[in-house]
Amino acid sequence: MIELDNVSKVYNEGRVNEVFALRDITLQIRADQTTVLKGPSGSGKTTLLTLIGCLSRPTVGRIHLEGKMVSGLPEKFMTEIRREKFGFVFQRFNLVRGLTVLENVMLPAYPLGLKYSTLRDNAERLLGDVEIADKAGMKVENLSGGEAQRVAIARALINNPDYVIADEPTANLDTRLVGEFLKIVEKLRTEGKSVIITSHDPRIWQADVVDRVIGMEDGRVIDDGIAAT
Ligand SMILES: Nc1ncnc2c1ncn2[C@@H]1O[C@H](COP(=O)(O)OP(=O)(O)OP(=O)(O)O)[C@@H](O)[C@H]1O
Repeated sequence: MIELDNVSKVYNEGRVNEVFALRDITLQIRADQTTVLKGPSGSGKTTLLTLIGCLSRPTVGRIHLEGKMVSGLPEKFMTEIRREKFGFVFQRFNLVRGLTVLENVMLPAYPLGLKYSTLRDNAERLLGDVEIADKAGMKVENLSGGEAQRVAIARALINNPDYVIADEPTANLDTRLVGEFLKIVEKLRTEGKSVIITSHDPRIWQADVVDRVIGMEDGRVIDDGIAAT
């Protein structure tokens, strides 16, 4: 469970270009649900996602992860928490050019100090799960958009995270690939993982696998469809 209590985020505080990106948000994200953040451009979805994923700190308010306050921790501990608890899929997938698919998937696990062969086996299994094992040796710059998305998902899962954070993961993908993405989300949900997605895409909000849609506007939560379960 991730709990945000009266969280606000201000960029460039006190300067002429000050932006109130989030205003007094209180919400809980359950560990076993798929949550979508939706809302117009600039409403604060990505900012909220970065706070949930311990990628940034709130200006005001507190964040607890599994009962432990994380919002005031030094960067070193935030980095450890991100590595242990979270997997990230970014909009442009942020794969490292010049490296192969397999090397990209293994990358976030190097700091954990696992044996190379164990790590490689894990990465190969995940590439199999997202049905792209045949591209393991290919340089990532040669992948199609849908393939890059699947590699990004495999990379997000390499450290077996409890929470998978995805920022606009289906932007520019066709309907078939959105369907593939939702199948992967379904599988993660079955495994008890929490998936938190920002999306402009109605195909995502309306998907059966989504338990909760949080509507945002102007830095506030304006609508919260919590699942009955
Ligand atoms: N690093 C930053 N520095 C200054 N302002 C920022 C920064 N990041 C975001 N903002 C501003 O904060 C507000 C919320 O931005 P955010 O990216 O969270 O919205 P969003 O709902 O994810 O938008 P989009 O759908 O376009 O990605 C916007 O006004 C944006 O310009």
